Amino acid sequence: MREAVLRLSGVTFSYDRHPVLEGIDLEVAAGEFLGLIGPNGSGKSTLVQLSLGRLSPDAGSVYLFGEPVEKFRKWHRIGYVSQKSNSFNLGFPATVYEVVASGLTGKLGLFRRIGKKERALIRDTLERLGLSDIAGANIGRLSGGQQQRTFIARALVSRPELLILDEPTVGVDAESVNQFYRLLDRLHREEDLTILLITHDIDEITAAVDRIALLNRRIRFCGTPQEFAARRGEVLWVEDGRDVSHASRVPGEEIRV
Ligand SMILES: Nc1ncnc2c1ncn2[C@@H]1O[C@H](COP(=O)(O)OP(=O)(O)OP(=O)(O)O)[C@@H](O)[C@H]1O
Repeated sequence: MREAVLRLSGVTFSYDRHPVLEGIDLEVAAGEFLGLIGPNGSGKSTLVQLSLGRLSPDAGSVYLFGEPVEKFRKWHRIGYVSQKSNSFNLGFPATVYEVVASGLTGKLGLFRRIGKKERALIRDTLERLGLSDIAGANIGRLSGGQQQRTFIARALVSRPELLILDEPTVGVDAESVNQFYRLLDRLHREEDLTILLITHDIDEITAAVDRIALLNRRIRFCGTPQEFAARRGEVLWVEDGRDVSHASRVPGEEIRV
């Protein structure tokens, strides 16, 4: 396997006394597309915040590109689209171009001006995501799909090696969701981008990802979509506070996460 871009080792985390994650071991290898799924409240966003060093684990360690996350500084190597990107920015009077350009702030430092090289990067990113024609449009006036592509462009403009997407298709229409998965597939295959995609919709991701990890406080399953399909008759998470990971269900019954 190639070098781990992200590695969580024995990670445990509680909010006050409320345990959210326990003994998490998870690796995302360079060039891999990993789908992280789990029901509401299963700790997915918390795992992302720990991976980005925004929360510290109670036990265990997080490594980014082989470095402990608390020492990691090369944030331009990571693109992150949060669950809240859409609602956060909509009231803000900014154009598509400005939103995408703001993705370079981390790389440049807040007060350095955008030069020729950066303008070329922005233009290229707009082009690749099919946003050139609407570069001057106010994001508040765009469709859900166009807004989503804008936020992804912002995350990609610094040419990250790892893209982390937290529930990116919430509030996006079905056609745009399809386009979105085609785009991710292209970035993954053609540009060797490593992707960690968080969602609670299994069916959406099985065709796109290399591996699926199912989280509910602990990692309940981690394997290929084929291995996952073979275990779809099982309940792999806690229901109503009871650990029912090993209980079996009628084969073929939908796993609802
Ligand atoms: N800042 C916080 N303070 C206290 N509890 C929190 C905080 N953030 C999340 N929680 C709780 O931690 C648990 C895990 O939340 P988290 O947001 O990580 O789950 P999730 O899998 O991302 O859920 P969803 O799919 O609904 O976004 C939930 O019970 C949630 O209520």
